[in-house]
Amino acid sequence: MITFTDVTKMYGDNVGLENASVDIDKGDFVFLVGPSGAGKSTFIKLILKEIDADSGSIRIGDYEVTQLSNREVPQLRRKIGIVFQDFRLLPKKTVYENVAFAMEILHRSKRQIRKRVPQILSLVGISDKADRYPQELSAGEQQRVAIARAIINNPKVLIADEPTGNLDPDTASGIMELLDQINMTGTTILMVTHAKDIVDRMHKRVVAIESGHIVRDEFGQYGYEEAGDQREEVFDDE
Ligand SMILES: Nc1ncnc2c1ncn2[C@@H]1O[C@H](COP(=O)(O)OP(=O)(O)OP(=O)(O)O)[C@@H](O)[C@H]1O
Repeated sequence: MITFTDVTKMYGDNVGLENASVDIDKGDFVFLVGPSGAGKSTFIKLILKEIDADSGSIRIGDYEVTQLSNREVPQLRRKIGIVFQDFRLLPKKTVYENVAFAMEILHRSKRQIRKRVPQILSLVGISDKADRYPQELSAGEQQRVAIARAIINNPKVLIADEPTGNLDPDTASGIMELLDQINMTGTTILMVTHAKDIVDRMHKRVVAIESGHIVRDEFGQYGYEEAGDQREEVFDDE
């Protein structure tokens, strides 16, 4: 579903990603971990073709991303749902409208929208909040709306970029359960995270990047001592 083969992306002299190869199958749930500046965002931006690789091949489903013309990029992005740490909901639209909007921009019929939006709101557990505005919701509820919006058009891949970064541990657990549930319906999930406790608990595949290189790819543990805090390592070196 997502295959990187010898992908290199430089920013001038800075390494973004270097000779990175990884193969994520349909239906996989993968955590992408690594210290700040390791190349995680670069990896995601390459998938979305927000930036171009200098060399190598990137396949997402049937698309060879490196060969796509600008005109074809929207087609690629339609296959990919994205969730961010800061939710990025539209503040002047209700929960229902936020989610419906993702279908409207694909010109889905009013009938399809009226049928599908309530189904998805129910799936993510916020049916009772459909008429609220984002600022009237808790952080966890806002993330559920963002997830509803990301999956409403049945993407093949869901990218979650630190989706629990703004949530307390209990709320984060609820969001992880929801992502797991979505994954079980066949959606491939790639989640960038610094949350050691979550990674260790979920026993999913972990791809670790450091300085632009994939240094580990195995099932199991987060593998860093202090999640999201590299100061420990700096002190250790001194
Ligand atoms: N636009 C840019 N220009 C120059 N260097 C860049 C640019 N974007 C990223 N880099 C560099 O590329 C490397 C990888 O950055 P990237 O943003 O992918 O890291 P990251 O793992 O997502 O970090 P974080 O966890 O802090 O978000 C870093 O050394 C970074 O400084």
